[in-house]
Amino acid sequence: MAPLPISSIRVGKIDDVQELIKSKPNTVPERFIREANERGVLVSHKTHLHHHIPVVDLSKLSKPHTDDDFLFEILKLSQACEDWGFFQVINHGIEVGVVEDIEKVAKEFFEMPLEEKKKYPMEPGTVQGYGQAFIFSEDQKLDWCNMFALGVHPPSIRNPKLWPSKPARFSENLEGYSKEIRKLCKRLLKYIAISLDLKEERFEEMFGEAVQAVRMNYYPPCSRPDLVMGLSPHSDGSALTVLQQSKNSRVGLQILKDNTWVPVLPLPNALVINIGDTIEVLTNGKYKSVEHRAVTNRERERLTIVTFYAPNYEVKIEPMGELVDDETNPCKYRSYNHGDYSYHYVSNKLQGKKSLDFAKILN
Ligand SMILES: COC(=O)C(/C=C/C1=C(C)CCCC1(C)C)=C/O[C@H]1C=C(C)C(=O)O1
Ligand SMILES: O=C(O)CCC(=O)C(=O)O
Ligand SMILES: [Fe+2]
Repeated sequence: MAPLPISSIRVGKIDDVQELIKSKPNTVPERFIREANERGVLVSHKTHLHHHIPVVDLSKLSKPHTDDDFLFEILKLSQACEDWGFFQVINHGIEVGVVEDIEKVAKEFFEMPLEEKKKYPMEPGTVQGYGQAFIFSEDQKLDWCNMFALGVHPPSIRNPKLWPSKPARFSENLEGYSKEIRKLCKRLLKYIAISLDLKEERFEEMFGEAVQAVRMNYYPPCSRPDLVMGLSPHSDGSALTVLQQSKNSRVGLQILKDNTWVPVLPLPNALVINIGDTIEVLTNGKYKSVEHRAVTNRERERLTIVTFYAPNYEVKIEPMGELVDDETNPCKYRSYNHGDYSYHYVSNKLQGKKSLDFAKILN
């Protein structure tokens, strides 16, 4: 993935939201205030009791493939992928300590003084480091969020200068966490392949040395959550995304289902998984990436740790032959190189599912 020509990008002044609320807790600067039709209201999950994203129990998927529990859970997984594009996994086997340790250092990172965090700046037009990503002009609205993002794997996508020396155990904890999340993604891709009647190793064989990146999103409380957006609506460009919501987190993530923003209720010890654009293309639209956004609240900060898992940049992406039928299910996406899609994705602002127009065959 070639770097963007950053010198020509003018982003104007980007206020750091944590600093803003320290100095003026009741003020929301104009650049954060959304047009009326773009505002994110906090919908109580109580009004959505009938409408929760599915929960998949991974301990059932460890059973023999002939076991009823296994077959039932695979069916649940395939329905989750087809109808929702989002699900939570429980009993995923990642030790609580690993999850707690990454949360601890992420929290400590965001709590450091701004001068310390500024040692790892996200330069305009780039997606790694501390700051706000996907800002390309001076008049673009800003999200009520501070981000810290790092490429993790393969080593060639890392920028070692952006890996912080403080908090002391940051890098160690991130390495440990990323190894576990990588194993989880490989496992999930196997189950997803099975759910599609494909050979278990189909995705992994195709992906090569998969790309893995992490983004930590910190949403401070906001005095007017009704006017701002925590994170703009988007779909993820990855194959799979794994999202960890901090302990005791309020609802903040919302997904667009049947034209309604549905909140994702944080479950203890669960991880939220979503289908990214790449799986949508590979499955010829059977499993779709789903638009989602984050909203803020007045009382409490929210921290999420998000892993993007995707094929190697060299890999050619196109709908898999097994899922295309010229007569009944014609090919809906063109072929392209994943590196080119990554470049396209990171050079445009987050705007719903617009990024995928890159691949769609328009009739
Ligand atoms: C909202 O999405 C992202 O922030 C994002 C960025 C990922 C990346 C990094 C933080 C550093 C290394 C490069 C990479 C683009 C992977 C989403 O990642 C998705 C988007 C694409 C495309 C992808 O492969 O993962
Ligand atoms: O923080 C959240 O709830 C959503 C994060 C997200 O969608 C992302 O980082 O891509
Ligand atoms: Fe996302």
